[in-house]
Amino acid sequence: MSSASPAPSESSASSAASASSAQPAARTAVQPDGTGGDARTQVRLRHELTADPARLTCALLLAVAATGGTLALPLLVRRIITDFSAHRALGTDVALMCVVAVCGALAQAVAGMLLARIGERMTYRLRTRIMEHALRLPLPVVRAQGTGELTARITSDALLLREVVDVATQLPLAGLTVVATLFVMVWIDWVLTLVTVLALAVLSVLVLLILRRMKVNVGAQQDAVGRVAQRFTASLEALATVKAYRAEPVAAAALAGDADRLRAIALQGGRLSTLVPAVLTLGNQFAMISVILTGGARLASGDLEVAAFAAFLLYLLQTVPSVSTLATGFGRLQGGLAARDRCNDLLALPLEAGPHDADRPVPVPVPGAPAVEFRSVSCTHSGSDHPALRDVSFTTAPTGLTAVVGPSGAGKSTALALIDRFVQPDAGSIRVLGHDSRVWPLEALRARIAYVDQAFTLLEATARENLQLGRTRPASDDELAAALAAVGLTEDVARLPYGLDTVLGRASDLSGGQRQRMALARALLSDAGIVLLDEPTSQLDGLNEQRFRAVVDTLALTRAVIVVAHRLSTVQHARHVVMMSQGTVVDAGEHDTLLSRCLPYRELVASQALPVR
Ligand SMILES: Nc1ncnc2c1ncn2[C@@H]1O[C@H](COP(=O)(O)OP(=O)(O)OP(=O)(O)O)[C@@H](O)[C@H]1O
Repeated sequence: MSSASPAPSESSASSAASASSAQPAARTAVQPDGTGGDARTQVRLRHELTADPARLTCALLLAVAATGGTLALPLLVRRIITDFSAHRALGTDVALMCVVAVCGALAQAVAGMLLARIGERMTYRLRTRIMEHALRLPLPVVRAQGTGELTARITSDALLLREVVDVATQLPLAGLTVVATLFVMVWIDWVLTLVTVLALAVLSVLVLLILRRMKVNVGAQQDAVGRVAQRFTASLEALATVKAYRAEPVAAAALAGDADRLRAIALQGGRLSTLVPAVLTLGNQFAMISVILTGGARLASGDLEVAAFAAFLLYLLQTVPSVSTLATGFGRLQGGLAARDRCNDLLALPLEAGPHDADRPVPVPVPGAPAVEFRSVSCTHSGSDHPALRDVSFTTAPTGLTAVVGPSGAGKSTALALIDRFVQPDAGSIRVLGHDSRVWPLEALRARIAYVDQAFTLLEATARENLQLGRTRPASDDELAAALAAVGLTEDVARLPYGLDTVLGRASDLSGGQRQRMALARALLSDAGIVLLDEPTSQLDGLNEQRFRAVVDTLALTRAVIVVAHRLSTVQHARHVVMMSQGTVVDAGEHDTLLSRCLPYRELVASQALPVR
């Protein structure tokens, strides 16, 4: 068989393809061929927070103004006490105090609204980036991650990350408040300030020790949330089977096990987080007792005035919420950082197509070249210890019907998945329209191929949108009607509540056979020159199977149609039959030729009670 390397005449992209084909074969089978994990795709909190600098600056300035107002209040109290003792008028002092209090509250409210907007925009950007990245991951990677796990990144992880916005602005302000308060306290009485600082230092060390453990715990909690979401999603997807086998208790017990593990981890986290306010209260009480004892002694010795002591106590009371904000804020920040790490783990997974894949030149199909050609292809699915395909070679004509047949597990679906580059070969090459499939930019390759999978998947979208998936230009109503008529779906679609504009899935779902025919109509409407059909007749009745044959024959007049079929009656008229078994091609040729020379094919035909001669 010829080499896996593309011909020298092919574009520079081919050298990249050759390079990738030269990689060690072991686990490259279903590894992505794109690059990923680009530092630019990672969530960088500072970058995210400063994405709207004008709004952030406004919010910070307003928050600083609100903090300034709070800081000024005890000084005004001191002035009122002094004026009160001196029997001076208090009108101006009280008015000033009211103005400072109202302006401070207003500034705080507006700053909060601006921060909410910044936070929600950041979460929106993050969610859309994660969802788009997940959609562009290689299929085997998505399967390995699990849909529930991936969903948890845009739900609970995104919410934890959202908190970082509030915290990231609260922390510097709380720090500023504490430092500024300490400066004023030093100005009032440095001895009392020293006592306060010593108490706060002991408190900080204890809180930091707790926070370090909290970050680890939040990471573990998010992983556990992901596992519960994953198992729950999988159970709901298999709900009919679960119900049919009365497996609700088994499924519920497994879910309860996961939920219990989550509970245990969350309980540890809960204990750690309740320790923080307890330590804070204790520390503040020690600071207060020390200050009152020292202040009392200094009052008695005449080193401190009553008004100054009252102001000092007010400042001390004011530092309590700021210190508390610092401690709980650092706790929430740990949660946000753990969520960021989980999001970055996902964003680091390499995409199917590299960043410059779309910039590569699109090859021009070679006139007369086979639509698809397998050259000594081997492929092992990730997680499997045996190859699904071994040294497979076959060719399909530019137009006409090719049937891929063989017993279950022979590797037929894997062969189709390789053509669409859902998985990568360990060795060998697949050529599409005369070029190594890796030379094609992924989008351009898939635009040439219509694929009907075994599940006849429909998106949760209208029937019209489902039919037009992958089309470069919208289909006219006449084209849609013709495609529906060809697969015998005209009346079924007319019966839907809103006809073609009915959203499929959920309430308005279709039967298995109807879905199958919708998927076939979609292939019919596509602009693709190669049509891959995986088990397209498994749920069709006799009449619809006949219709299917007619549709496929029409398609095969102008396109290359490759059909994986168990029911040989639907493909025995194929111009070309590829007989596979245990990951290899046993024989290939016309139906009659194979009948005469290929025993496994004869046995397959005989097993379906079809005439062998
Ligand atoms: N996602 C996967 N992960 C691991 N192994 C897989 C995966 N998909 C298929 N395989 C294995 O690869 C081999 C070929 O499977 P494939 O689905 O290609 O066979 P098939 O001929 O299409 O079978 P069937 O007619 O039953 O659909 C089988 O041994 C199967 O267990």
